[in-house]
Amino acid sequence: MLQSWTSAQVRAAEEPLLAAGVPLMQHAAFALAGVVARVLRERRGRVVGGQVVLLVGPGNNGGDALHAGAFLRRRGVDVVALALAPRVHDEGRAALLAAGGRVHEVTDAVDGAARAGRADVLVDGILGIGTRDGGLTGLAGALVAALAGGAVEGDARGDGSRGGVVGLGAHGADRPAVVAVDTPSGIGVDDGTVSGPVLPADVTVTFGGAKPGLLIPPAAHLVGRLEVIDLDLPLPDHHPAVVRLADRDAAALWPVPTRSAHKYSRGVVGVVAGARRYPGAAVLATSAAVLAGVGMVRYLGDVADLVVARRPEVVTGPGRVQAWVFGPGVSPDDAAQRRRIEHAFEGVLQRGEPAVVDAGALELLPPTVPTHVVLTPHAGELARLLTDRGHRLTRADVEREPLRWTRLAHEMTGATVLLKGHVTLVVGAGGAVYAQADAPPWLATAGAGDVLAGLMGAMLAGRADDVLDDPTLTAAVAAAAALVHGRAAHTANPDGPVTARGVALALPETIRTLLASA
Ligand SMILES: NC(=O)C1=CN([C@@H]2O[C@H](COP(=O)(O)OP(=O)(O)OC[C@H]3O[C@@H](n4cnc5c(N)ncnc54)[C@H](O)[C@@H]3O)[C@@H](O)[C@H]2O)[C@@H](O)CC1
Ligand SMILES: Nc1ncnc2c1ncn2[C@@H]1O[C@H](COP(=O)(O)OP(=O)(O)O)[C@@H](O)[C@H]1O
Ligand SMILES: [K+]
Repeated sequence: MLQSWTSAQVRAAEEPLLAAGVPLMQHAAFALAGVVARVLRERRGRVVGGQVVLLVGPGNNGGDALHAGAFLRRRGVDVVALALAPRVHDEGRAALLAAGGRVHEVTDAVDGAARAGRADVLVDGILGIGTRDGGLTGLAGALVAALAGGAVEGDARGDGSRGGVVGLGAHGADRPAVVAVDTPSGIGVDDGTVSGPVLPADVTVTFGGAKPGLLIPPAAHLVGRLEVIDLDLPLPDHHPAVVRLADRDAAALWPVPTRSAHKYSRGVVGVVAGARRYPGAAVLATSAAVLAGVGMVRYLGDVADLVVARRPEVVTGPGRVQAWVFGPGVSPDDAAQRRRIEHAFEGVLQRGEPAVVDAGALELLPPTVPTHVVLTPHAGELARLLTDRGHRLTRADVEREPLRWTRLAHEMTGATVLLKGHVTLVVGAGGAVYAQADAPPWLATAGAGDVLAGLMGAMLAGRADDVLDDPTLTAAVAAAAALVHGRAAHTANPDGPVTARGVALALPETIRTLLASA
């Protein structure tokens, strides 16, 4: 499990250590230097003689970079610090100079970018947890925009071609590797927003614990490989801001049958999905539920013949269930499916059956529901859901601030909300947040969401009693389902195209491997 903490939580945790004189910056800088040395060795075969340029901002983030530069200088690395503020960390600057490094005061962004572009490794120490709203501006903003070129995200316009500077957006061995100090500078450290130019990192070395912005898009896309340096900070372990589950966490959440299990004790999942116009969604959602290993799958809808032909294990018609899947391939104007879903929602509200609400069923959601109801919108569907509730939003608005809007949807509906995408966000009871990044982009294919819904329904049916006993469990189960879904895409075809059906067929093997690894 990867946990992350907000800037305020990290500051509060470091305070007593700093007061006791623990040299946190020295520890952080030493570890940072070690990572930079490793990157140098990967790129050029050796550390000695490597060219490192430090981008140095006004605070302690720049101090980390300067001290790391001093360590590297002593290992025979050529280190130049580009000071991007009128005043940079005094001690760090003195340490670098004493070790034989150089400090260059930058006054022109294009010239600064040209110097930076010649490095083997560029160390981004402009801003860390001291970042205020608004991202990088002024000289640092212009320099980063020039360097980042085509890879700039957010509102800023980078021009990587100016003054002969090669934008880092271009791939190639000549381009410096970028190591970000604590966070890529300019990201929203606590919410993952990107409102100005940011240098995309190859490696981010973060201190004490991860920060939410490193896990949440769009900033999460700019982090590269994440290395967490443990500083023994007394962080509140039970209250991380954002969590990313690992395989062993998902395995621990999986409903593994006991020796005395029977099909009803393992759970029955009811699936209301598909229509004559969209029969495939019913097949995919029921297949995923069957292949994820539930006690029984019960299908309700107009394409039962087709579902049973493809999945003879499925039972059709009404009956008791432990959890529901509503909505894949359902249009809200389909009167029969609408009636079935509205009727089933009564069970959800009266008997407390957990439910996955996807696609067309999102429009049939009662005003408020318990947290054991999981909504699974993509960004466009979340925009529509919130627009219907008085917040005019587009898909692009949601993509710019996914955490904010997922949180709002949870607060307004009471449901656990899972926002699908390259990073899948889940917000559940007590505001708990999960950010899973387990899927290859190949998974962005029609029907993949139907498979996720079926798979999650199976998990919820298997853990229905636990979910009702512990309201915080639903979000964890939803995050684990996203993890399994992403892993199944890798199992189906590592590094290549997948089909939704292929992902469903890969579930048994994926789950077996996951459980064996725990
Ligand atoms: N958290 C920890 O345990 C440790 C933190 N350390 C480092 O200290 C950093 C935090 O240092 P600071 O608190 O000095 O903060 P930063 O170095 O992140 O930045 C603060 C400075 O940047 C300015 N600034 C903030 N937002 C700006 C913006 N949008 N545009 C222009 N200027 C802006 C502020 O006025 C202030 O001068 C961490 O990110 C980390 O790198 C390490 O040295 C040691 C351990
Ligand atoms: N860029 C991406 N990288 C990885 N996974 C993605 C990406 N985009 C979408 N996905 C995943 O693919 C699935 C698509 O679901 P959805 O949009 O509901 O499609 P459909 O309705 O056709 O089934 C979701 O699980 C989502 O998280
Ligand atoms: K930084």
